[in-house]
Amino acid sequence: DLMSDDQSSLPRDLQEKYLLTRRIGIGVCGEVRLAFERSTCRKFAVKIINKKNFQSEGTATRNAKTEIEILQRVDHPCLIKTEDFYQTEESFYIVLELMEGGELFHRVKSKQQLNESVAKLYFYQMLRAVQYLHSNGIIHRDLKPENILLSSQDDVCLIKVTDFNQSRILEEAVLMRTLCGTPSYLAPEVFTHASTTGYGLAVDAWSLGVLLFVCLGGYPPFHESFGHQSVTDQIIRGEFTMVQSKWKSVSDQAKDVVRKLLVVDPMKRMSIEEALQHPWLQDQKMLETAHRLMYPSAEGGGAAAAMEVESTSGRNLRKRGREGDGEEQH
Ligand SMILES: c1ccc2c(c1)[nH]c1[nH]cn[n+]12
Repeated sequence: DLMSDDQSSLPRDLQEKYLLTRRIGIGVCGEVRLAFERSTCRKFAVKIINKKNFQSEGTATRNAKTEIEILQRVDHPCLIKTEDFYQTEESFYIVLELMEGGELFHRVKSKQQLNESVAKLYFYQMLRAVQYLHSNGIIHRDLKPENILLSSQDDVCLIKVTDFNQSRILEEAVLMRTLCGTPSYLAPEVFTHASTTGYGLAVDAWSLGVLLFVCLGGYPPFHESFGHQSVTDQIIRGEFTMVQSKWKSVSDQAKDVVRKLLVVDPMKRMSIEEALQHPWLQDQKMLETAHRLMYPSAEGGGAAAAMEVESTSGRNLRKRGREGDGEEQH
């Protein structure tokens, strides 16, 4: 269980390959420990997901399985890579690359608020990570400071998004099949936004707005300590306050990005693509730094090579049956 330190409950093959040491992170679904690969002494993070922590056996296994299959499929510089995977009766063990800078949550907390250029560098990388997930038909759905990890203690560092267990692979195939059948029994919302992928993707844009607000302001936009309304009511009404003491030093363009993401109507909310085109992010110095961090192997030529990589990796849109890839539509 979580508190015991005995290594005996670990899978033998995990034990043989890695030495697990101190706990470096704790989450709702388990803990993260620092591990050393015995053969190379390379450091890793081992995430231990306790199966019985979940209310019903079903969701536990399904969630963790979804997380693991997603972790193994995605490949982007700003997404956590999975090195290895083991399981026992009671737990899953996911070996992940170690992020020495820990969680964004603790960085913002210790600095009160991030300076704008650092917040912009991190936010740009989060946008690219989420753009990549969306182009692969994945909605994260649980973006929060605890799920954004930093590669080093320096302000200028790579960030990576983690915790996919809330992700839902867009069941487009299911929707397609539904629409092929007789429509007469289908409810109206099946045809409106509520069930199409467009609506779903917008939830991540909202969360990125909350993340940016926290990085720039040093406090959350919606919180039970603000006024008489419940957090849910504040969110449903999209009511937040940028207190002067914290926001006077933040540029109008940065505030504009936050305001356009924290829009209640998902159809009116700024999309990830639009956010990437926002004036606040057309900052050559930040873009060069970000691309140097994301694509260190790109030779000195830098810009051209990085742009080249960006155009391919960022938009590896999934083959969609709709455009007819010769598939029989029956
Ligand atoms: C602190 C908490 C969690 C962490 C971490 C440092 N490094 C890393 N890599 C994957 N998860 N994770």
